[in-house]
Amino acid sequence: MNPHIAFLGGGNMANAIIGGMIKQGFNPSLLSVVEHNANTRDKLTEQFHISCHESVSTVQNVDIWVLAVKPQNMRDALTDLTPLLHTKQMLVSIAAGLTTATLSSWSGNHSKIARTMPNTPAMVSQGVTGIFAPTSVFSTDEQIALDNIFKTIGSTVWLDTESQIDSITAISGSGPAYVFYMMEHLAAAAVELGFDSATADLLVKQTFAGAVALANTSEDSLTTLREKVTSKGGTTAAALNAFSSDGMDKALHHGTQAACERAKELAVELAK
Ligand SMILES: NC(=O)C1=CN([C@@H]2O[C@H](COP(=O)(O)OP(=O)(O)OC[C@H]3O[C@@H](n4cnc5c(N)ncnc54)[C@H](OP(=O)(O)O)[C@@H]3O)[C@@H](O)[C@H]2O)C=CC1
Ligand SMILES: O=C(O)[C@@H]1CCC=N1
Repeated sequence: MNPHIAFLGGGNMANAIIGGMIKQGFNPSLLSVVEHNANTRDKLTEQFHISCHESVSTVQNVDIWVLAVKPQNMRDALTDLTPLLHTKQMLVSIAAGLTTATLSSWSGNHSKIARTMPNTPAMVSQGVTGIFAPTSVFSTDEQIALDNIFKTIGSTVWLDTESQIDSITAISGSGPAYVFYMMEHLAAAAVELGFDSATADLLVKQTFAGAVALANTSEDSLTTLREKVTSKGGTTAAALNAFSSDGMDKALHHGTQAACERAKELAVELAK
């Protein structure tokens, strides 16, 4: 039997997951959202025909609560939910930083808590979700149920340790923003080279889409694919040398480390 899944928080990421699940044929009558912003509730109802609630108290028979509020709002959100929780219900957090220990202490020592880290391409069924739901807490059937949910929105990667959630947050959770950042700058560079902005957007989007499609279908490594574009003494080599001397490679490493550190900082700051 399919589980009834309720989202606590109906913002950007919940919207992306719900959109992806429904696109893949998940029954909307088994999805609910608790969202305190009336406009957001109206939009979700109109867009997905799911049941939206102002308060947790009006949602019945939930099997899985997806905790989808900002880390900074989680404690308050769980204060409302905790009196209604029963031990068999799964709490599945998508929040950056917050540890299972903190989530448990904010939910009356609830133990069935999984951590996940999805990303916004979930909306187009191209997401990737890191999942930490250890066998010490979750049965095989429960792990399969979780995997099935996140598989509706893309690929899943199961993690052995909770700290790997911080690492995956820094790569694929935040990653779409890094890609859009690079795309924005490449489009701006195209405009500087004389293209109108519509053409610049087309060139950039199709270059990223084409490169990803090639990487996904080719036997070649990412390095070989890059080398195949880079003619000796040619234009690509000129660009890559400039990127390297401007420290773009180092910047990518520093950026992901900063994201991972921020996840760890959030965990400490918010647990106080
Ligand atoms: N955005 C992303 O790409 C990703 C986000 N995440 C995680 O997902 C979580 C949500 O992020 P995101 O969707 O971007 O955030 P949003 O702010 O877009 O969504 C959170 C929503 O929850 C509402 N809300 C806050 N408190 C409550 C409450 N007590 N009860 C009901 N609703 C409440 C907020 O309303 P209001 O705005 O009025 O406060 C808002 O609409 C975060 O923990 C984040 O770390 C994980 C992976 C990727
Ligand atoms: O920026 C954030 O904190 C969240 C987590 C990953 C993506 N967005």
